[in-house]
Amino acid sequence: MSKDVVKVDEFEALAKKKMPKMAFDYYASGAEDEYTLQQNRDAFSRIRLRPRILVDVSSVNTSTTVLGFRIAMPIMVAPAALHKLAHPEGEVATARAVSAADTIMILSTTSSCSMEEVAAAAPGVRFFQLYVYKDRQISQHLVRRAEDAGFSALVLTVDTPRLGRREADLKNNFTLPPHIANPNMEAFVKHDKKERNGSSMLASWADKLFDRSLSWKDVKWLKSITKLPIILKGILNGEDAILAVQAGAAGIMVSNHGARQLDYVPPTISILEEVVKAVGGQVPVFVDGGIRRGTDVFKALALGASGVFVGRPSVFGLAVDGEAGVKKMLEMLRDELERTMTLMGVCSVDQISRHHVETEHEYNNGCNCSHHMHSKL
Ligand SMILES: Cc1cc2nc3c(=O)[nH]c(=O)nc-3n(C[C@H](O)[C@H](O)[C@H](O)COP(=O)(O)O)c2cc1C
Ligand SMILES: CCCCC(=O)C(=O)O
Repeated sequence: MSKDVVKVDEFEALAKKKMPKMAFDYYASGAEDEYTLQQNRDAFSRIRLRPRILVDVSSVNTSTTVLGFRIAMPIMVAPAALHKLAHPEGEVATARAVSAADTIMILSTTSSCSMEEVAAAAPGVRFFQLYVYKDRQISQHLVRRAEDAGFSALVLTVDTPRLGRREADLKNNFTLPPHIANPNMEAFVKHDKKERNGSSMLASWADKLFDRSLSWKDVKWLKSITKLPIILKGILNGEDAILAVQAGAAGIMVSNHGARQLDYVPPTISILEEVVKAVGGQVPVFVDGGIRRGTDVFKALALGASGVFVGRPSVFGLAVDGEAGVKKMLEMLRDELERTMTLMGVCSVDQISRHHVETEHEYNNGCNCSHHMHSKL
């Protein structure tokens, strides 16, 4: 149970005790050497906070607006495949918890509950994450269903022409347990064990279905078949961020897919500012990867993010205590953000600024940039 949990990170160890090894490893692991997985966390610990004092913080408000939707906090739930590996109620339980926390959930294409079930689970704003298949009719149909089910935006994942090499899944010979469905994938692949070539079941399904030819022109194609705003998820530098804006993206998610795709890419928080500067306020920039603390959320906002997403904490919370676990995880992050804001001397999310953080470069070398007054003495 999650009653005694005091910080988000604790859910992982508890989930490990509860979950079958194959499922836990699939959730927890990253690509290859897991360098980026470690860095996603470490990079946050290298950023320091610069609190301001004697500000009246008797009233602190964590609410914000994302794509025009008012939500209770700038903390949202990233798309993750197969929530039923964590809990029998799967994405339906997650959706209820996210709804209760008054924030936004992105449902994965590779969910274990159907999007209609999730839409019916609870009120609330939800986005649909899209993997584009070679067979565009399938993708077009998924988009139509998402629209009909009331999803408010599409999140196009652009870092996955094929799955990264997750060696834990190879060792475990990852296979979907027979009682868990993956409705948007398994209907379109043949169950032929011989074709797996030693890869995990999901990697082999991705090989069969995902369209590796996906390119900028396809963002235009997607825009031509839907009126929903499109967020591009998986951008890792300023150049691609500029192209994304030019292609008509309504938002950008700086993401390395929780370090599950290409190892040795930078931790997301270290490149957020580059992307924010390139975009120049034309569209909101979001970030995910390694966010486990209210201070992490604060740092991301100070570096220009309009909001953050959490991946593993949601599925680990779900594994530990179902809907209540996800709710507790989100409450803890919100409470930590509120306390951080209070101790930092800011009363609302829009008051969080670049002045409130310093990067390793800044505190090691002194900083003569305009947003900090200190120099090295
Ligand atoms: C188990 C798992 C499954 C995931 N499935 C998807 C997916 O289906 N689509 C997608 O775009 N991202 C997927 N992601 C990546 C997340 O959306 C997100 O980018 C990442 O988990 C953020 O890092 P964090 O786990 O450190 O918070 C998945 C991540 C995990 C851990
Ligand atoms: C083919 C399923 C992909 C799910 C995913 O994106 C992940 O495991 O990171």
